[in-house]
Amino acid sequence: NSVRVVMRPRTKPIDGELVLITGSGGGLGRLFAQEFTKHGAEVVLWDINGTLNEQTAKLVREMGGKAHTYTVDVTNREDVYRNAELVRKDLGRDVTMLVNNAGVVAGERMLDCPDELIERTMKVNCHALFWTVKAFLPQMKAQNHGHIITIASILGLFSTACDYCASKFAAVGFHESLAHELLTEEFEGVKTTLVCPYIVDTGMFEGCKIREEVELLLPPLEPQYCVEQAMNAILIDQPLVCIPRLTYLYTFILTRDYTVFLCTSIA
Ligand SMILES: NC(=O)C1=CN([C@@H]2O[C@H](COP(=O)(O)OP(=O)(O)OC[C@H]3O[C@@H](n4cnc5c(N)ncnc54)[C@H](OP(=O)(O)O)[C@@H]3O)[C@@H](O)[C@H]2O)C=CC1
Ligand SMILES: CC1=C(/C=C/C(C)=C/C=C/C(C)=C/C=O)C(C)(C)CCC1
Repeated sequence: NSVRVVMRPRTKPIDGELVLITGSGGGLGRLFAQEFTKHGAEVVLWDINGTLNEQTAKLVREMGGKAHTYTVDVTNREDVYRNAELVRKDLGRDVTMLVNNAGVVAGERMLDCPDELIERTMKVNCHALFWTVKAFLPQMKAQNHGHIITIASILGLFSTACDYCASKFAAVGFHESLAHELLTEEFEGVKTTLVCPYIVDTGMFEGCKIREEVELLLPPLEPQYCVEQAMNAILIDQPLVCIPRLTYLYTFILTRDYTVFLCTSIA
């Protein structure tokens, strides 16, 4: 790893890869679709909102890329398995890269948060990871070739917002167990990247109030910057990326109490 810091590893070519992105109807998912297209990959777009997903596909096609859209609720495992089969049938080939990006937040304090919203957050941000990985990992293992990318959050490493943090801690735990399993089973051709961004200006956290001093120190990230940083990590098979780099420091030195002091939670 120290060698990695001094000499940047060579990026892998991904033209010819079939990349499935969840939550591709907007925000980071849409930008990931465009970024993978720039690198020559073909994209499969899964979103619960068909109209917004078609708009993403249009943008990809305007760039000269190939996009295939499916309206999928990733929390519904039957829907996931059915559509995974459909993708394989329609395209006649296997998905080789999976970007688990779909995510939601309830944004209420613990006792004010309706039970249904808590369940939804856990289902989208955590349970869905099991369904999509169960749908696509077998093909990757069979070829000993693939890449699973989990878009978690810096809030999967330290906590501030109840439903969201719990779900992202779970996503981090899921991802790390998966990475360990692949290592111990010696599927060295199936790579994993855990992406942990700080707050990004996509609208997802519009109601979020961050303390002024924190915002001065670290303003919300530009979505394009976030996706480019994540892509850089994916292309060198980096196992974990915190965005921006400064947050590595805080992630490892902060105690939970100090974090709670600095952040006011999502309002
Ligand atoms: N924005 C931020 O500050 C940060 C975001 N992240 C993570 O990045 C990822 C992307 O976030 P961002 O782009 O900001 O969020 P957006 O809300 O902009 O995009 C999320 C997309 O996921 C879709 N989606 C939601 N539920 C489902 C579902 N059940 N099945 C399929 N698709 C679904 C949404 O559709 P619809 O709009 O119809 O609900 C939307 O198109 C999330 O996992 C988020 O937690 C991490 C760190 C910071
Ligand atoms: C506490 C704290 C920070 C603030 C973190 C916040 C407010 C993160 C919010 C992240 C979100 C909303 C992520 C969504 O997925 C810094 C500036 C990192 C460093 C100083 C300590």
